Amino acid sequence: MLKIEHLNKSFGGVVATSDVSIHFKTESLSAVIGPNGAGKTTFFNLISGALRPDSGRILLDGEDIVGLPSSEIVHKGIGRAFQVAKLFKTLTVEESLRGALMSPLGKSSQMHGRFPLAQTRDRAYEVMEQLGLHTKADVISGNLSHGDQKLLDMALALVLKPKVLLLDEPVAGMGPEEREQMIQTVYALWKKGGLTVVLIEHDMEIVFRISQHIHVLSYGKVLAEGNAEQIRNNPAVIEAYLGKPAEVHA
Ligand SMILES: Nc1ncnc2c1ncn2[C@@H]1O[C@H](COP(=O)(O)OP(=O)(O)OP(=O)(O)O)[C@@H](O)[C@H]1O
Repeated sequence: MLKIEHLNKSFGGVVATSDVSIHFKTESLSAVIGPNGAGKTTFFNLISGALRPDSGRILLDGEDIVGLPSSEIVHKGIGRAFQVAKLFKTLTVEESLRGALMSPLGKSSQMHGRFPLAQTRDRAYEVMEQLGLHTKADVISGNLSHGDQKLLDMALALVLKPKVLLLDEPVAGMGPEEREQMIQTVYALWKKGGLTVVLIEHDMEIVFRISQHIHVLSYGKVLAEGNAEQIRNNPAVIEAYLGKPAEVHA
């Protein structure tokens, strides 16, 4: 499905991604973890086409997507939600979603009103219902709570029916209740099938609870890979990131 091969990216003298090879299997739920500055966000920027790698391949269903503009990568089926939600703050939730649908569909020539196509409305409502945003369809995005803004950011990626969903710190800045709700939402989305989910997350309780596969980055390299049990007990990961076992559960 999504196969990363020998990916490299440097910023001047800073090596942010160093020979990273990771295979995300179809319909898997994986986490990418690691200390601050380990290269996690750069990794997502490379996959989504926001940055171009210095070398390496990014294969989506066998096709190398390196060098494609990010809009085309979205078309190919890679959706992304951001650490800080990127929203059209003056549009309502429904308008935002229909706007996102209009641009890749290239239907602007058929526009009579703002977002007139019935199909965009149906799809927008489908996703709003999936994420529990349907009661807020008419709320201006900038007025949503922090948690709902993060949900809308995810909805903007989902509305285009991606094959792969990249989530950069989905619970960042949330209180305990919002966090739990978000994680249940992500898990339910994935459980429904049809979606390969990759998340960057610092909250280890969440990572260990929901991820099938965990990839640990450190100084731009893959330090370790495995399931929760393997990662929790990996001496190199404990040393570089988790701290002593007792601290993991603190
Ligand atoms: N556009 C850029 N220009 C220069 N250096 C950059 C750029 N983006 C990232 N870096 C550097 O690359 C390294 C990896 O950064 P990155 O943001 O990918 O790490 P991260 O694991 O996502 O960190 P965090 O957990 O703090 O979000 C860091 O040393 C960072 O300073």
